[in-house]
Amino acid sequence: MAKRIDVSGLTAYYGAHKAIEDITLHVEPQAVTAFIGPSGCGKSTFLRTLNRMHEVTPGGRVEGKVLLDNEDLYGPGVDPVAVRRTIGMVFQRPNPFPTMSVYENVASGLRLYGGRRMRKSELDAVVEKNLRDANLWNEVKDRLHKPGSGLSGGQQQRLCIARATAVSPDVLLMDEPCSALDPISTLAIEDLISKLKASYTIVIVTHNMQQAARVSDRTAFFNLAEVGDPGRLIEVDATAKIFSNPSVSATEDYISGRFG
Ligand SMILES: Nc1ncnc2c1ncn2[C@@H]1O[C@H](COP(=O)(O)OP(=O)(O)OP(=O)(O)O)[C@@H](O)[C@H]1O
Repeated sequence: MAKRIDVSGLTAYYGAHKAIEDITLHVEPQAVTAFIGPSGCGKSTFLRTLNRMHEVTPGGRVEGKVLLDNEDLYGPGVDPVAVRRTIGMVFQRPNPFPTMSVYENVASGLRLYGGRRMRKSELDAVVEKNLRDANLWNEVKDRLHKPGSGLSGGQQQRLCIARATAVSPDVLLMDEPCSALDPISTLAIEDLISKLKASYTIVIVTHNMQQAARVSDRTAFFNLAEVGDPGRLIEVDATAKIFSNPSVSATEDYISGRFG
């Protein structure tokens, strides 16, 4: 079930280095929110604070609050592994488990986390549903038991999306999911994102302005004053507004290609 994310006063560090500062942002459910901004402004860092992946990096530390439908993800007693199951992630480079088949890749999270063992017929149905939802079923139905790493890059990325959705997350975080793909595969992923937003809350980091304009409902622009300074949220609004009439001149300069 898609859930709302409310971030308030979030600051994140790598050791002594403050990477992002004082970010307050609401992410709507059943919508796509794009994070844009120049390199190093902290888009990926911020994304990883939303599912507690940031703290996996040595020295990674967070101050502030992240609420998922009012549940404090950094509250005492919250299990970060459970958070990462609820808030799934898709990375820049497709990363199917290389030794696993297409089928096993999709089923892997269910086997790893499943409280009870699923029957084979149940597992088959979940794998098929998620491959269909990822617009991949027709391409792989005859090679389910071949290695996932044998698929094309675009197919591998859709496989990773099927793997992420198989565990029924509330949110999907995508960190430049198309940057390693050709234009046709990119469009396939964008179509998929538009379809998946009916069921999930989606956040996508992208360097591609056209992509942000095509796929997102809301856009958040991040920036940093100088190299090495922490990144900050400059503004967030409906994507149509950000791209036609942003409130802050730095946003306009960035989207019109004057810097970054
Ligand atoms: N593992 C790390 N250890 C130390 N510092 C890091 C690490 N990862 C990122 N940083 C620093 O944190 C800041 C934000 O980086 P981040 O990768 O989040 O920015 P970004 O906006 O996603 O950049 P890009 O668009 O180039 O991917 C930068 O100053 C970066 O050097």
